[in-house]
Amino acid sequence: MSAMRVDAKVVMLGKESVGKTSLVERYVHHRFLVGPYQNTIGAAFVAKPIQVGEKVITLGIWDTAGSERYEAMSRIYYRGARAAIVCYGETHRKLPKFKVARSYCVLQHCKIYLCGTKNDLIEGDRSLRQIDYHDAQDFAEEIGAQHFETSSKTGSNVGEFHVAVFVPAEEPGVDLGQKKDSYFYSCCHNN
Ligand SMILES: Nc1nc2c(ncn2[C@@H]2O[C@H](COP(=O)(O)OP(=O)(O)OP(=O)(O)O)[C@@H](O)[C@H]2O)c(=O)[nH]1
Repeated sequence: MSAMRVDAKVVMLGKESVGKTSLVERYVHHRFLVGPYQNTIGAAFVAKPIQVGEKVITLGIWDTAGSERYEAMSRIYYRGARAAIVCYGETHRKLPKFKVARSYCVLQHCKIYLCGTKNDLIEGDRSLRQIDYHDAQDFAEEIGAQHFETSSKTGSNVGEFHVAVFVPAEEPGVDLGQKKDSYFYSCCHNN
């Protein structure tokens, strides 16, 4: 069996139950799974082939476990990543630790994205918001990250199938779709 070629590695990071697996499910399978929460053990990998112009490009997404007991392992998964998506729950208490997020940032060729999750809960009841948008925005600027607020339940800001494309720098002029403000779109682009 030949090994799968991955053109760009993306790694999902963040504390347990902030919604990393749900984001991947939404992005890759266009669904939101309901049912009891099951924590990721170690890490899960999913490949997503995407059409870019005439080419098919494969994104390799590593969904790492948020539990602190797996922290040492997670470092293995983000090595060589092109984009690190650091997630925090908008209804949870804490932003990711600066020190940890910053260490992702300095990885060679690795862009960092700060991704707020579960935005639908706040849309339903604003009092549930625990992380102020502007605080998160300031934090993102501090660590040199782009910031998005998303909902895997509604799909808001996650990026739909046709817009989540990866375009290498040497391939300008490819149709980038219409919605450029979603974070999966953004993290897979060079500009
Ligand atoms: N309402 C709502 N609930 C969400 C959303 N995303 C995730 N959840 C819920 O939050 C819980 C945790 O989601 P996961 O995606 O498993 O979280 P995780 O970050 O992968 O967790 P670990 O595997 O422990 O690292 C689950 O019960 C999800 O259904 C969202 O966008 N909206």
